[in-house]
Amino acid sequence: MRVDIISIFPEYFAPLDVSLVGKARERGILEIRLHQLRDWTHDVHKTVDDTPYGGGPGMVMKPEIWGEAIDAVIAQAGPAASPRMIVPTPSGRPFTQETAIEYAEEPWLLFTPARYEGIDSRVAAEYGSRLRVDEVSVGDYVLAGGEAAVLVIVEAVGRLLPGVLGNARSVADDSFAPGSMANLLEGPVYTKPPTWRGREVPEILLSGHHGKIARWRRDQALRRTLEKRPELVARLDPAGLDKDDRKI
Ligand SMILES: COc1cc(COC(=O)c2cn[nH]c2)cc(-c2cccnc2)c1
Repeated sequence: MRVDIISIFPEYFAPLDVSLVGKARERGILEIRLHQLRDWTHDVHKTVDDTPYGGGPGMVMKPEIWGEAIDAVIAQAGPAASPRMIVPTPSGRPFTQETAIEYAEEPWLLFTPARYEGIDSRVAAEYGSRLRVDEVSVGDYVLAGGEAAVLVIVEAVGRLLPGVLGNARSVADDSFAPGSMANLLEGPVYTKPPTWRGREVPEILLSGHHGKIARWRRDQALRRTLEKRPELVARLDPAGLDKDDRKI
């Protein structure tokens, strides 16, 4: 997978050199190219923003700069003809595990994180006619820029790429992966020592009864989901079947 990120703060993406994503890059599973948006400005101050038409607070990012930057990146087309363009924004559709799975299938992603009050809306319109342009939200709050959202999305997608997670960990076990634990929150997890500061590990987990352990884990996941995210339980199929129609 190829990932291009255009930003006025490319240094924000240093964390993508470490851990899982960093190793995936070293192994050639993921290729990430960073671009400084200001490289496409033509004034001495390298201006990327201006006051909003219609008045109002803050500044808006200028369309010309983004247009030249995106054109330049798209022109570097490799095996994939064109990228899927992703714009993190509070007004986007929610980014979920389903979105991450969808993006993990893409050969080329182009991220355009905005600063200020956002990017002139003509940019999404201009590229929406040529590329798939997704405006996605990573949460119902306002960030100072989309860079942190890009880090979240790249990590959520990167860990799904084949070969990134070790064999010990399959994404099929994820909270939100399709299957019997689909749409449930993670239950409690434990490891050695069996007693820590007088606190024991639930006996069932030491029993070796895998069927009982699986039922206990699902019960704990249901309890935690009911307590913290009841709306997710409402989405479970009342017939008790998960979405692949396998008996839970
Ligand atoms: C592209 O337009 C943007 C992008 C961002 C940065 O992304 C997020 O905040 C975000 C992404 N998922 N969840 C939050 C911020 C604004 C913005 C809006 C109003 C006032 N101030 C800033 C507009």
